[in-house]
Amino acid sequence: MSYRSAFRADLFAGQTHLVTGGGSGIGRCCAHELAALGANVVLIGRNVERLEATQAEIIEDGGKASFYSVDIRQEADVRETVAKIVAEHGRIHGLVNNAGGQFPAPLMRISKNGWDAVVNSNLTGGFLMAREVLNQSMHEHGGSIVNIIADMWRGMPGMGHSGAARAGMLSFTETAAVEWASFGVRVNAVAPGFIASSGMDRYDPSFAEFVVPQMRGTIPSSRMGDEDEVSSAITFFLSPAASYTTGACLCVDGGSSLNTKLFPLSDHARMPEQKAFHRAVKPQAVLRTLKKDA
Ligand SMILES: CCCCCCCCC/C=C/C(=O)SCCNC(=O)CCNC(=O)[C@H](O)C(C)(C)COP(=O)(O)OP(=O)(O)OC[C@H]1O[C@@H](n2cnc3c(N)ncnc32)[C@H](O)[C@@H]1OP(=O)(O)O
Ligand SMILES: NC(=O)C1=CN([C@@H]2O[C@H](COP(=O)(O)OP(=O)(O)OC[C@H]3O[C@@H](n4cnc5c(N)ncnc54)[C@H](OP(=O)(O)O)[C@@H]3O)[C@@H](O)[C@H]2O)C=CC1
Repeated sequence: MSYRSAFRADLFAGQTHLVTGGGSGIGRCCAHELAALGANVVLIGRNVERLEATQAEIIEDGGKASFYSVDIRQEADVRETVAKIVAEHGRIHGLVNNAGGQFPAPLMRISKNGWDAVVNSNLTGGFLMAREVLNQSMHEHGGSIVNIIADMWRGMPGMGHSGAARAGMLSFTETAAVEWASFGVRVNAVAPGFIASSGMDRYDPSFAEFVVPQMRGTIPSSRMGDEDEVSSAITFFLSPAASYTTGACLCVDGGSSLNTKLFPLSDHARMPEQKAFHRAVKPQAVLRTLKKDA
């Protein structure tokens, strides 16, 4: 098994975990980590080639994986897919609600369709997945649900549709945590900051050129995060290490959500020795052991 997780190897042996958006980026990385920890991983996404490729990588590494091509915004398809998974694999132990995304645009330029596309992807789709997994499996046996949101704590200028949806997802996380606790189901959220995932390739290079230099100055850790750093937070919530934690949100953002915009951190404000410290602080890069997306 080539994924070097910080968690013990048999943590999820005999368990079935669903990862939406498992064909790329953070979801793909998380699928590798869960499979390396013994889980039977079910990947969900729209693009069959990406799902197939991730499944093949996991199987090649000695893990167990299958996939379903489904748009999480389509209620009937979600219901039917979860039914098939339960019929094929039995109990569902974990759901990682990771699928989502958005396009950069100021609020005044977002069409109703554009707003709906993003809100349905990042809020409604996650709700549908969680509701079906709860109703068709977890209400009988318990389980753990992890919702991936974003750094939207003081709005999400330039991506307001996504910020609204992610804030909604946090509220959904809190409500579901309370309503479903009596079923033994825990519901938590992970809020990534700027993660150097393959998802970033979806943005126009001219946008990246404009955003990245500004962004770097606002992250106290002085670097973007890596996919494996989000994956390990998800794994923590899925694991028994979080057995008394529900309705919580863990920020994986290098401190960016705490940074004040009044005195933004910038390179010229740092001492040389601080720069050296920040370069050295990243631990082992687990993902470098994986094949990169084409
Ligand atoms: C590197 C550093 C960066 C740094 C940037 C900082 C990053 C902040 C942190 C977050 C990082 C990430 O999430 S990284 C992950 C990124 N990954 C993704 O975004 C992948 C998933 N994205 C998507 O699938 C799409 O973007 C999404 C819109 C959500 C769903 O697409 P759909 O196929 O459903 O949408 P469509 O049918 O094509 O279009 C529906 C409507 O949306 C509008 N629309 C779609 N794309 C549009 C666009 N680019 N600009 C305007 N409008 C758009 C269309 O015009 C339609 O409206 P009408 O024309 O009116 O009909
Ligand atoms: N990278 C970052 O800095 C940050 C990322 N996030 C969020 O983390 C999550 C993972 O992002 P990341 O890995 O970076 O980016 P990716 O674009 O690689 O991942 C998004 C995944 O979601 C899937 N997806 C999107 N819409 C749907 C849908 N309607 N139905 C089913 N699957 C869908 C995509 O697959 P397919 O196209 O095949 O359907 C894709 O695999 C996303 O929700 C993202 O917005 C949040 C904050 C920061």
